Amino acid sequence: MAVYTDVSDEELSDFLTRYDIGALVSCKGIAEGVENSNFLLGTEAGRFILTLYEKRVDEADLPFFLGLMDHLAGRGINCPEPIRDRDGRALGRLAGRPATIVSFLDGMWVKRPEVSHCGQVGEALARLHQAGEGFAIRRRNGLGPDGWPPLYAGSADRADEVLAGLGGEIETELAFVAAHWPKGLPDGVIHADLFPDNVFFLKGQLSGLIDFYFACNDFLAYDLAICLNAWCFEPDGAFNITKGRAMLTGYAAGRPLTDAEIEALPVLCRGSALRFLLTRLYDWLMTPPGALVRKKDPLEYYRKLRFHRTAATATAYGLELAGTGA
Ligand SMILES: Nc1ncnc2c1ncn2[C@@H]1O[C@H](COP(=O)(O)OP(=O)(O)OP(=O)(O)O)[C@@H](O)[C@H]1O
Ligand SMILES: N[C@@H](CCO)C(=O)O
Repeated sequence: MAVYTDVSDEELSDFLTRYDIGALVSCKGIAEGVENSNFLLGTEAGRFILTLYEKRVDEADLPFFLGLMDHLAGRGINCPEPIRDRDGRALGRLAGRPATIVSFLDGMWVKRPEVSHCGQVGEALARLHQAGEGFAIRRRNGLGPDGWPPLYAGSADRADEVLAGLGGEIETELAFVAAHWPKGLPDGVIHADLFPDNVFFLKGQLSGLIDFYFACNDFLAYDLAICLNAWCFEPDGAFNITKGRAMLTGYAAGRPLTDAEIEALPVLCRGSALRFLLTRLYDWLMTPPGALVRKKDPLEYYRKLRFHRTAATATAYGLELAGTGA
């Protein structure tokens, strides 16, 4: 459960006096999420989300994340909007942690995404990429290819505890992506974690995007690869090409993919599967027993990685390549 920091009613009521959102009516810790402490606030003005940033979020990155949500909301993306206090500040301090209040979004995330959800996520991702243009602050992707070897170093000597031979497989994969990672693809602001639990739907229609705390500047098609991984595999581990096609078609309708992006899709998918394998592996091995965090299965991403190794071209993901008749 993701409430790491307790906040007393007194502290919270006092904090709220700095904002124009009325007095506190209710406050409930939100169990979902793993990175930060989140609370659903009820005030005289309605519902809001209070986030206390825990230590995995670098405070220096907060102006990027909060500024980005402002920028995207101003360009029609339905994402949380930081609420400013009377002095115009979106970032405050509560219970010893950096804290923000953002607008509440209606909707629910889907546990079993269907083809139509995948298509809508593709469309929304293209809109997000376009809306991100012109955002002035930059943030490098610390969880990009340069970050993977040091991340792996933190769990290398224990990887085989999770699966015999896993360490060797990861090393082979790190060498592969280092040698084949594309250069010069269109880049911009990416969400970098647009998993089903970060996308809300209302009556089957995509209604909002949340959790911008991995957002950064990177290849736009890498974000699409992250979504193919997160949305288009079945619980039995099989890639669902119909979902992949829906997502890619939805995306390309908003922002056509370049030939170089299409060619790079298999390696981008491989790299993004490796990224989530590595962060999950680290958390799996390093989270102390009894911690409140629910650990995610690293091997789910190892299995996805193995699928991507068999993908020779983007047709494996459902993209119809011009001139191939595929
Ligand atoms: N603006 C919002 N409107 C409505 N609900 C929200 C909003 N922001 C967060 N939530 C709720 O809080 C939960 C956790 O939020 P979030 O995903 O941002 O947390 P996190 O700790 O960064 O988690 P993780 O990185 O693991 O996804 C969400 O699943 C959702 O239920
Ligand atoms: N989406 C990530 C968790 C971090 O938000 C995962 O599934 O590994």
